[in-house]
Amino acid sequence: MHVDIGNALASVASPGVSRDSLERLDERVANAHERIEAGRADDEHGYAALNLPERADPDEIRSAVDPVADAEALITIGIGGSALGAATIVDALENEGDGTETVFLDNVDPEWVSRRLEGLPLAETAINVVSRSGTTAETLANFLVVREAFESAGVDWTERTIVTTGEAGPLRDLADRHDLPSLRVPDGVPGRFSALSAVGLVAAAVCGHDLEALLAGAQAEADSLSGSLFECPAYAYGATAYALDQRGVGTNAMMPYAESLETYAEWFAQLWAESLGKDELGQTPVRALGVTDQHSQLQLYRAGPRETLVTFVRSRETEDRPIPETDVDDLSYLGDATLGELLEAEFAATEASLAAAGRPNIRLELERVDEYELGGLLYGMEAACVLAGELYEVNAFNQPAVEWAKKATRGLLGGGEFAEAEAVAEKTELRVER
Ligand SMILES: O=P(O)(O)OC[C@H]1O[C@](O)(CO)[C@@H](O)[C@@H]1O
Repeated sequence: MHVDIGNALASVASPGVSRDSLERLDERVANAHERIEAGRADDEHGYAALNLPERADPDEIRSAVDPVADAEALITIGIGGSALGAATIVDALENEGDGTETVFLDNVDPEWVSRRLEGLPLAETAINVVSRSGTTAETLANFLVVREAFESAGVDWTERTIVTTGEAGPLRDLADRHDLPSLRVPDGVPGRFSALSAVGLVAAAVCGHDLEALLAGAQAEADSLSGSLFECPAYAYGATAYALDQRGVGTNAMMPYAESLETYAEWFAQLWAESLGKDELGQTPVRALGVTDQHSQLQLYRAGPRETLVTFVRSRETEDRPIPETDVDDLSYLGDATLGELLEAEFAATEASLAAAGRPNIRLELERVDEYELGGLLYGMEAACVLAGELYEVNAFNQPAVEWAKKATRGLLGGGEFAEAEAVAEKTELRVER
């Protein structure tokens, strides 16, 4: 992963970060790096995530996957970090895989779930259930729905299901009861940091991806971690995003210029929001996509409040496709170009447009979108997030604020006593009916 923070410097952007302030911040980065390395050495909760490239066991994962390695379709059932890492990898590498049809059930929208299950060749479909706690309502509800669909179709779901979960809990019991292939969500690794573990790699394995290359790219990024933001791409990104937030740039629009990285932006949004949104601090991630959002969100980022960092992700190499000649007036310039050249020109123009308007932006560059580069991007953003958590002085590895709604949900469904559920039900009404 290459990082260019030039368009976030005060000489270009307002608000921007001066070189002097980054040099002063670098002392805190050095201290944070020491803290991070100590946490990794002790496999401390959260910091342990940065050891995954060395801890993950591709052979163990492939062995668990073996009974369904030839599946024509794969249903992954999980939510948050238990789905987004796998979806990011599978979607990014779609063109490199073995053609397995993939379905990710990470919502309980009944119409959507029913539609996603329709037409799947269940006898040739694998089920990948992922939940660290094993108690997440959405995941268990969707698993029960999928299991019933298999049973109704006369397909033995126990022969097609892999479970990835914690040491104990309902999913662990289910795996033990039915002797299902199962893998562990690694201890000390919060879900949003677990893409480079079985949580994200089982789906990659079923789709025929090179797990070793993913982990090698991540390890290369791990090897780049150092005590200075000027020597470490991940820390340069994390420190600059933090420094911009300290100057009022409270929004971070993650805008990859590759359709294959659209899900990656969703994964980044959970990582950044759930890790840093603590103690009334944090930077709001926005999922964006180039070139598409040049025709929507760009208006706000160039002419709205000076509060958004746009993070571009581009791939230096990509397959290309010529644009046919045209006699349509004013479009003749396209006829000599390719789609790749058009995308590259649009990226360059958008990056320059924001810089010309003094709007901070950072460029992350991959050589290409393949396993190695993707592993480096995922790891790099995780390391950037851990560093930002140190600079914000927040606990980047818990998520207490998501618990209230879970308890209220259970209360509203009669699954537990939670007084606030009534408060939710008794909110002041002001309905404006058509
Ligand atoms: O893996 P689990 O325990 O099902 O949790 C799924 C997701 O829910 C959260 O715990 C938030 O509720 C995320 O941090 C996590 O990625």
